[in-house]
Formats: sequence, C-alpha cells, structure tokens
Amino acid sequence: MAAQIWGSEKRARRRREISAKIAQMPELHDSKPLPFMTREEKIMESARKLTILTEKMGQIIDPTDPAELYHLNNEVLGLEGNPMALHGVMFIPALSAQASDEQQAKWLPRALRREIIGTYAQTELGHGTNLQNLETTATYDLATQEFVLHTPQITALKWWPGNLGKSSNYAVVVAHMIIKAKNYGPHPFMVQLRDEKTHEPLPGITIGDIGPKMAYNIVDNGFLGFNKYRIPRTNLLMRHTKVEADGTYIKPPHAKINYSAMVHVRAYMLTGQAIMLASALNIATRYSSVRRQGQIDKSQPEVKVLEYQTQQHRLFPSIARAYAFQFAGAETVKLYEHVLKEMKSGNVSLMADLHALTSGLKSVVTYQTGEGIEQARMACGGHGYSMASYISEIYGVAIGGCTYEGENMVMLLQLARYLVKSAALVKSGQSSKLGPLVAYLGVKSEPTSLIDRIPNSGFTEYVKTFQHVSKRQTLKAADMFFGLMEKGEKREIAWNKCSVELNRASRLHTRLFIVEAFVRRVNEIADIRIKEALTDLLHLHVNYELLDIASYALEDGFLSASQLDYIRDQVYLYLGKIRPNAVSLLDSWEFSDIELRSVLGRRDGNVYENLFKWAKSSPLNKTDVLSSVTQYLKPMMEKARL
Ligand SMILES: CCCCCCCCCCCCCCCCCC(=O)SCCNC(=O)CCNC(=O)[C@H](O)C(C)(C)COP(=O)(O)OP(=O)(O)OC[C@H]1O[C@@H](n2cnc3c(N)ncnc32)[C@H](O)[C@@H]1OP(=O)(O)O
Ligand SMILES: Cc1cc2nc3c(=O)[nH]c(=O)nc-3n(C[C@H](O)[C@H](O)[C@H](O)COP(=O)(O)OP(=O)(O)OC[C@H]3O[C@@H](n4cnc5c(N)ncnc54)[C@H](O)[C@@H]3O)c2cc1C
Repeated sequence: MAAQIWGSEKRARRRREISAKIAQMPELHDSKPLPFMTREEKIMESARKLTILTEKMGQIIDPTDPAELYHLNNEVLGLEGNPMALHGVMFIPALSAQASDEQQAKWLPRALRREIIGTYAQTELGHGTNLQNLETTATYDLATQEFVLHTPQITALKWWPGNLGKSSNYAVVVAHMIIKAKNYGPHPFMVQLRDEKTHEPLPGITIGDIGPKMAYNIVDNGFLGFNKYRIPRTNLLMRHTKVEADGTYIKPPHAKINYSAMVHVRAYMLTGQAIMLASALNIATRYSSVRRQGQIDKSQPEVKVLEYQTQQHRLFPSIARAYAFQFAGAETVKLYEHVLKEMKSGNVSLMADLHALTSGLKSVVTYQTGEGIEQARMACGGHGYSMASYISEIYGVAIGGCTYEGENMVMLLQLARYLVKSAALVKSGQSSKLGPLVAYLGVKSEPTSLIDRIPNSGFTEYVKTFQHVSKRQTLKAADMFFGLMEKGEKREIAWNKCSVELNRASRLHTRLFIVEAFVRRVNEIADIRIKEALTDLLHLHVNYELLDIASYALEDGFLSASQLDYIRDQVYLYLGKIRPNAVSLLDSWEFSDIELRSVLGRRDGNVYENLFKWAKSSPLNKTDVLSSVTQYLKPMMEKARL
C-alpha cells in the first residue's frame, strides 16, 4: 500500500531508509517537544537542524529528488516551517521558470548551494488577491539602465512573504513595471535585500517579521518596503518578458506566464495537504483504537472508541479523501511538469487548463483537509485539544492553504470562468471544442441515475451521477449569468450576482475530478489485496461524497429518495468493512514517530504513560510554586484572609 501512496515500491523503500537513517542521528531530532518552546527557540532549533542537514543531506537523501527532500523536511524540520521554507517552495521554482538561461547560470547554482537564501515577495499590506492593484513600482531609469523599486505608501509594503522578515537575503519581488510612464503590470525582479556578509538590510530597504500567526510560526513571514531602491535592468526575470536597454518592452507569449510560481505551489501543495490530513487521521485512528470508553453491549467490557459508528463516520470518509487527494495530487504534479516543460519551449496552450484545474483543486482540497483534521481533533476528545496530540498545529498549518496561493473563493471563481466559457461552447453547439477535463459537459446524460440498479458497474454509474450534477450546476450558473447580461446587467455586476452559484459549479466539477482520479488509480492496481482494500475505500468515498452533494441530484429527480437510502446504506456497509483495516490504511503512509510529533499518535500506543511524562516536562512544572503565585496570587489570598 505504501507503494501506491508514494508512487512506487522504490519510493516507499527510500522513505523507509531515510526515516531509519534519521532515527540514528539524534542531532537531527527535536531537542525537546516543539510545543514547549518559545517562537525564538523554535526558530533557533530549526536553523540548527537546517545547517546540519545542509552538511549531511547527501548522506541521507538524493538532494536532486524533490520527493526525498520533502520527506527529509517533514521528518527533521516538520510542519511548522523552517528558515528556508520559501527558498525551495517558491524562490527556486520562480527562478527556474522565469529567469533566462543566463540569469539562471548566475543565480541558481548559488541558490542551490545555499550561498544565498531567497523568498517570493508578492503580497502587500493592502492587496494580495488583486494582483493588478499591487502598489510597489519598478520604474525604469533609461539613463542608468536600472529599475527603481519604490513603496509609495504603507499599503504598498510587501506583507506575508515567508522567511522574508529575518532569514532571506534575496527575494523575487513582484512590482508594477513602469517604462517611459507606461505601466506594463506586475513583473518579477530578482532583488538583493541584505548585505551578504553582515546580513544587515541594504540602504533603502525596510524589513522585518510580521509577528506570530495562528500556526506555522517557525517561518518569519515578513514585511518589506523600498525607498527608491535601485537594481540593474538585468534583474528583471527575462525568460519570457524582456526590457532592452533603450526601454523597449518585449511581451511574453502568455499574459499570465509570470504567475507560474503560484501555479507550481498550487500543483504541489495537494499532496502536501493529503499528507497533513493522513497525519492527523493516523493520530486520531491509532488513539481511537487505544482509548476505551463506554460499552456498546452493557454485558461486555468498555470498547475502543473506534467501534462506535459515529467515530467511524467521523474518521473513515476523511481517510478516503486523504487517499483521493494523494492520487489526484500525483496526477496534477505530472500534468504541471508536462505543462512547465512545454511552457519553457514556448508552448503555452495548456496553461489555461492547468490554471483552472489547480485553482479548483487547491480550494476543495484545502477546505476538506481542514474539515477532516478538525474532525480528527474532536475524535480524540479532550486529549485532542492538548498540544500533545499535535493536531492543532497540523490544522493551523493546513488551513493556511485555504488562504495562501489564492484565497479559496477567488480561486474557485477562476475555475468558474473556465467553466462558463465551456458552457458557452456547449450552448452554441461547439461541444467538440471542449477540452478533455470538461468534455462531459457536452455529453447528453440519462434522465435518472442507475446507481442502485447496476451495483457492479465499476463506479461508472457513480461517475455519471457526479458528471450529471456538475454539468447541470455549471449550465444553470452559466444561464443565470448570461440571462442577467441579456437583461442589460454589466458583465462584472452579473458575475458577482451569480458568484455563489458559480462557485458551487466549480466545487462540483473539482469533486468529480477527484472521484475520477481515485477510480483511475484503483483501476490500474494489479495486486488483488491492495485493490480490494482501496476498492472498499473508494466505495465509501463515492457514496459519502454523493450523499454530501445529494441535493443537486434530488432537485431534478436524477436521484430518487429510495436511491438516497441505498447510498446511505452503502456508506454504513463500507464503514463496517473498513473498520478492520482502518489503522493499517493510515499506518501504510509510514509516518515515523519523529515526523508525527504526537503523544497520542505514537506507533506503540503507549499513550497514557507518555501523556503524563509529557505533562511533567512542561516548563510550568520546573518549580512547584510559580512566581505569578508568589508575586500576585499569594498576596491576594493573604490579603483576603486578613
Ligand atoms: C514532491 C512532494 C512535494 C510536496 C510539496 C508540498 C509543497 C507545498 C508546501 C506548501 C508551503 C507553502 C508555503 C506558503 C506559500 C505561500 C506563497 C504565496 O501565497 S505567494 C502569493 C500568492 N498569491 C496569489 O495566489 C494571488 C491570487 N491572485 C491571483 O492569482 C490573480 O490575481 C487572479 C488569478 C485571481 C486574477 O488575476 P488577473 O491577472 O487579475 O486575471 P483575471 O482574473 O483578469 O483573468 C484574466 C485571465 O487570466 C487567466 N489566468 C489567471 N491566472 C492564470 C494562470 N496562473 N495561468 C493561466 N491563466 C491564468 C484567467 O483564467 C483569465 O482567463 P480568461 O477567463 O480571461 O480566459
Ligand atoms: C501562511 C501564509 C503564507 C503566505 N506566504 C506568502 C508568500 O510567501 N508570499 C506572498 O507573496 N504572499 C504570501 N501570503 C499571502 C497570501 O498569498 C494572500 O494572503 C492570499 O493570496 C489572499 O490574499 P488577501 O490576503 O489579499 O485576501 P483578500 O483578497 O483580502 O481576502 C479577503 C476576503 O475577500 C474575498 N475576496 C477578495 N477578492 C475577491 C473577489 N475578486 N471575488 C470574491 N471575493 C473576493 C476573499 O474571498 C476573502 O473572503 C501568505 C499568506 C499566508 C496566510
């Protein structure tokens, strides 16, 4: 199963080897539980491990393999981030996709050797979503052949970029490019922020940390201001766009090609989210098979809480989602790598499809991951609320994904643009022009679902039902939009008035893609036992998801009330079937105890003893009487006694 999850037997084996090596290297372990450290201590601890890793990485992993790097990162540095998180996630990808060959030769080897640390600085205090209204300017000075970066007012301060505050000395900065008073829109520039020897900010740069966040606090998300700060013309990233010495602007082959670093993260973050969901579920499911509370049959001893159907219903559908996200994520990464290769050689024809797909997926996957992790926390009762479970940190980090790389509602609306265009093709009889991801919009569906009549259809009837609801909602939302425009409403006003319905269409379309990705993967599996276990999970997935969106299929009678009862029964049936495999389905992800950082989720199940040990190690327990008591509470009580 691990081979299915991680892509191949070799990958699964390599992960095991890497974990085993790390287990033997105490210098790479947390020196004490992270929840007991202050933010400064955590940042220091992370930097300590990061530098050891830089020295020893080659002994542990193949540093050119992103999957091995990611695993090493999760084991040693963990989810809370590290001082170079954005260096790998966005700075290097931005340079790789947007810098010319000459620029790459100059900067990439230095970045890869970690001679310099970089980040991606785009969002500002006043604007993150609406990139067209970013306020930082890069004005071309023809006389000196330099760009002058400037922060005209407080809202133009860069705000949020990870590791910008304290760690990075370079950044890819996105600013409006102005040449001879003409604004060419946001463009990426390579900018040195700090002196390479002293690490002091360079003159003209104001920089710092934005303060603690809900989670992810090892990362120094930062602010950055420019006071007429000059950089050479050749620091504009010039793979696709060029500015010549005389100020001539050569436009890129696609207007949004500069957005590629964002698309990169949107594509890669899906499997990252799947891992976080599976981690939280691994903790909750293991604990649920240790925790005994109450009896189902009063004549019997207390049961493991995992025996309760409500507990299974809370956890198992999310197990199925974690697998579904991992499989859909793997497909998306493959597509992304293909499109990136095409883009580099000038073929931009697939960019719109990739943008639509990743916009929908990042939104649905991050939202459902958040839901699943929160349910996992509640499934652990009181101990889930303790940082000893570590679920709250996983939750905090995961839900950051609902916001970063494009706020979820906004990204769903990006997909909706694509769906509405596709609907227009269907309505004008041009369905043959639909791309493969939306081809179903042009196919006539049956009047009713056959789900309960062809139970061994290999999920075909389920896929058809998802297609039906997605198609119907897309055409309905598009009709609403076109109808408003026909009545004389301006395009943007009409769009806003339909946006809830449009986003519903985007979610349904994306959920269909996820279901199909899961079906595709299960169909490919040769090993009978693995196929059987995943088929059970897929049964739970399609029935649970369909129940969740049933109103769309009931509205037009595509599903009947009795079919709904059938679907519900299937959910209960598969909860029971999955129960014996539940712990194994998560253990198959092979997270080590080092990586999970959870007392509740320990592999050996020795929870209570270790919870007590953990509590005793709380810094508050170093003394029996705290100074807050001697200074305030004790005098108060004494005064009251007088
Ligand atoms: C190996 C294992 C690995 C596992 C790895 C796991 C790694 C993950 C780790 C995660 C840690 C992450 C740390 C955090 C990083 C956060 C970094 C950030 O947030 S950085 C900051 C992130 N910030 C954000 O994400 C900001 C969000 N905002 C935006 O992206 C944009 O403003 C916008 C897209 C909303 C609109 O843009 P705007 O320019 O106003 O455009 P219009 O709306 O006017 O549409 C015009 C046309 O353009 C089209 N089009 C648009 N984009 C694209 C595209 N990319 N392409 C193609 N086309 C695109 C669009 O479809 C439309 O087409 P049509 O319909 O006309 O045909
Ligand atoms: C953990 C974290 C890490 C980050 N790292 C980076 C980084 O490394 N580099 C970087 O540059 N940035 C980074 N960001 C910033 C992030 O990319 C932005 O916060 C994000 O893109 C959302 O933009 P915003 O903050 O402007 O939200 P807003 O756009 O202000 O969103 C507020 C509300 O307005 C709604 N809204 C906005 N526009 C529309 C619209 N057109 N239609 C409908 N609703 C709309 C949204 O849906 C939301 O409900 C990070 C953020 C976080 C939380």
